[in-house]
This record gives sequence, C-alpha cells and structure tokens, in this order.
Amino acid sequence: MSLLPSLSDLIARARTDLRMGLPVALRGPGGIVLAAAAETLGTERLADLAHLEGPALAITRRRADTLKARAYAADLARIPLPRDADLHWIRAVADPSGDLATPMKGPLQTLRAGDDAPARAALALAKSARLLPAALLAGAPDAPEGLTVLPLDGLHARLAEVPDLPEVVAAGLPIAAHVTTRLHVYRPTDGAEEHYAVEIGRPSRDAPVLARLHSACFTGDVLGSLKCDCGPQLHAALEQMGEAGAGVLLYLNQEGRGIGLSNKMRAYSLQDQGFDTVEANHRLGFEDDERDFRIGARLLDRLGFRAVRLLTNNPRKVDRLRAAGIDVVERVPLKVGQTRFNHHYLATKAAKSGHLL
Ligand SMILES: Nc1nc2c(ncn2[C@@H]2O[C@H](COP(=O)(O)OP(=O)(O)OP(=O)(O)O)[C@@H](O)[C@H]2O)c(=O)[nH]1
Ligand SMILES: [Zn+2]
Repeated sequence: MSLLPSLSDLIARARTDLRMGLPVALRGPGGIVLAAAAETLGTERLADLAHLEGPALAITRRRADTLKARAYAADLARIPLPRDADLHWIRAVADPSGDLATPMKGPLQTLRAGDDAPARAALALAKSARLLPAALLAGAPDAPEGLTVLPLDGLHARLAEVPDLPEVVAAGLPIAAHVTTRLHVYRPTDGAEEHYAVEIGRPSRDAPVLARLHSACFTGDVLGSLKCDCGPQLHAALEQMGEAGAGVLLYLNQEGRGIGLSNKMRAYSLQDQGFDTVEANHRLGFEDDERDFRIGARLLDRLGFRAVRLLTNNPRKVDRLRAAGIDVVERVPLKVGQTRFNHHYLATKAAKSGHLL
C-alpha cells in the first residue's frame, strides 16, 4: 500500500531515531535485533538492552584496530557487553577523546560466531546519521511497539546507493563573482542532507564546463579557519568561474569529508593531541574519506553536463567522477589558501591521500 513507508522512508526515520537515542529494530533471518547508537544511548535504555539476548557493542575495524581488539570481519568487530558495563564504558569504547587519558578499556574480547549483518547495518546507519560509528545490539523476541522496524534484506545495499536527488527549486542569485548566477537546491529522497549547485553564467551543455565539487566546510567556508584551505578554494573557484563567465560549483553537504561537523570537531580535538587528519579519522572509527562523489556526478547529470574541466587537487575526485560516467577532460589545479597552520594538514593529504601539491 502506497501510504506505508518505503525502505528509504524507514532509513530516514531510523537516522532520526538513532540521533535521539532510540533503538531501531532490524528484522533478519535470525529474528529481531535492536540497535542503538553508542553516542546517544541513555542509562535506562542501556539497562533494558543489556537484559536482552547477547548484547554486544559493534565498532568499525578502524576503531577496533585503535583499541587493539581483534576484528574477525573485514570491516567491524563485535564486543560482548561485559556484565558490569555502564554508559561510561560504552562511550569510552566508542569515543576516542579519552583514549590517552584513560587507556583502561582492554583487553577487549570480540565475537567470532554469529551474524555480522545487523551490526554492519547499524554502523552504516550510525554513520549516515553523522554519529560516532558504534552501536549496541541485542536480540529481542519481537520489536517493541512504536520502534522503527527495518528489514535487513537489502538495507545495506540501499544505504550504499546514491538516493534520488530531485531538484526542489532554482532561483537567480547575483553573487560577487558573477551577477548572472542561479542556485539550485536538491533534496535526496532518503531524508539525508540537501546539496546545492551554483550555476554561474549560462554554461553550454555541449562543451566541457569549468566545474568544482566542493565539500562543505563550515569552519573554512564560513568562519575562515586557517586549519584547512577550503574557504580560499571556494572563493577562488567562484572567482575563476566568474572571470570565465561560466561554470558550475556543486556544494555538497558532506562536512568533514562525510563524517559531519560534530565528528570533524572530535577529529580536530584529536589533532590538538598530536594526531594528523587521517589518524584522527581512523581513531574515531572512520575511513579517511567517507564522501560519496557519485552524488556530484548525479547532480552534473541532472543539470545536463556530461563533460567537465574539474578544479581540484584530488585525483580521487577525478577517478570517482569518471567511474560515474562524467567525462573529466582536464584537471585544473586549485592552489590557494596555504597558511602556517595548514601546512601539516596539506602535507598529510599529499602523503596519505594522494592529493597533488
Ligand atoms: N574529517 C576531517 N575533515 C576535514 C578536515 N579538514 C577539512 N576537512 C573537510 O575536508 C573536506 C575538504 O573538501 P574539498 O576541499 O572539497 O576536498 P579535497 O579532498 O581537499 O580536494 P580539493 O580541494 O578538490 O583538492 C571538507 O568537507 C572539510 O570539511 C579534517 O581534519 N578532518
Ligand atoms: Zn575546510
């Protein structure tokens, strides 16, 4: 019946539930598994989950490696919940901010037997809710009334897909770089973040367009942070397009290379403790880059652009766009915004993430 929620609707709900500290119910061949995000779980719900069957804390392999816990799966580890575990213990396993101050968590036993699929889905949901990737899971005889119930079948595949991105609206927006500019807003059908396209001038759809895929950086774009080069890159790209009289800048709301602002600031706090940008992501349980550039390809396609001259220093963006069917005819370097505060950050990106200096 069309009035019932689709899988995308359920995913959108699940994200909100997890952010509020509510568990979601995952229905698979083994029955119902309840999953709650470690970051938002409260004391009473922890007590209730702890009384269910086989409570275990799922973390990513990245986090497991940091904690020296053995991950039997390629991507995650499940730690059986110790009998005396409280919220403090759960947060300490999930959140690296106290790793140096309280190295008390180990040795951590991990589970080999049992199905990893519910844990995998829960971690993907936590990531897509921009929470720390750690979730408490426990088997339940049935789903308590009122909880969001998601079928495990197809869930992980759906979370890995690019959602449909219909355009909500487009309107003229004269900006300093060019007076003939239009801002387009796209809203994904799975309730995730909206993305924007800034169309400068009237670029032809028949020739390669000067384009940039810019990932949101509140600290750099808005506050003028000196820790990264995002703000100057954003403005230089718009200026270059303005001077050329045509271009398209996709502003993708993938803050912090796709981990969200809270997690990015957690990474900054780890950087204050001496870890570099890649190490900080890993300690938090993330890959160094969690962005999905297929969204950029989808938006270019929607706008009618098949070929681009891409403003970037990141070869991965070029590769991902090409893999998604966009013809990147040229990579145009964008070297602005070096400061004494971001020298180490840019050098790390070059050494570890393949950026071209
Ligand atoms: N996790 C994390 N994200 C960061 C950090 N510093 C900046 N960012 C984010 O990194 C992203 C940078 O985006 P871009 O400038 O589009 O991408 P890029 O990979 O640097 O590639 P180009 O700028 O195109 O060369 C933004 O989402 C920032 O919020 C950091 O230390 N940790
Ligand atoms: Zn930045």
